[in-house]
Amino acid sequence: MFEVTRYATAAQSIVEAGRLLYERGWSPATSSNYSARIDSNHVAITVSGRHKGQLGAGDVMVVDMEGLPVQSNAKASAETLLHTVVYQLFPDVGAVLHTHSVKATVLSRLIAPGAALELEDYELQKAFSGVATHEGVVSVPVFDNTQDIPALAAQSRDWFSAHPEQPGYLIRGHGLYTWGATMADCLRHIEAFEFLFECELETMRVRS
Ligand SMILES: CSC[C@@H](O)[C@@H](O)C(=O)COP(=O)(O)O
Ligand SMILES: [Zn+2]
Repeated sequence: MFEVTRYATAAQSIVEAGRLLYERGWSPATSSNYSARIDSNHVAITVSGRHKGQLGAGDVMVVDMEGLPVQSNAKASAETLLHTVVYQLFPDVGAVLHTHSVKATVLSRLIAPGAALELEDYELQKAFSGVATHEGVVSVPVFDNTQDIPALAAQSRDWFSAHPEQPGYLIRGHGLYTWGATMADCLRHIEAFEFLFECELETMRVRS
């Protein structure tokens, strides 16, 4: 079983993240889901369908690493498996955030099928944990959207097993997934991605 105080801390970090991400316009209309690790077997995650700008403690529940509810009759996020795959792959990850910003959604539709978004020569790449210079490439795969979440979870597991250093992915016409050692790291990653997505879109606009 999990420690209640650890659950409360994780749930509070999710509630606060929701307020921030909704205010920035990155989690509109009940979209998005957020999670935080409690321990090696348990994750706190948003209940499905809740308004992410108005989360309270009752809107966060516990699942195990298979995505199954623990001590709850609520329905966990429809995309729970996309979170648990990340925690299973990376024991150091403490938080996973999924958002639905306009820029992530539009940019994901402009990347050719099968291609990844390659972010390079941006100083802000250093906002990603483990990146020390603008001189590398941050590769963001764009997976096709699907309602088959187990299939998407398997696809993300395969890609990130081969590319463990990359910080997130896009789902076409849908949104962004990213993670970090702490909720603060994860929020910084969302903010960095949003800045970089805007740069990419603006570059395309100026060039067209
Ligand atoms: C409001 S449509 C968005 C959903 O289909 C889904 O993509 C999403 O992000 C939220 O699903 P949820 O089940 O609330 O975690
Ligand atoms: Zn979504």
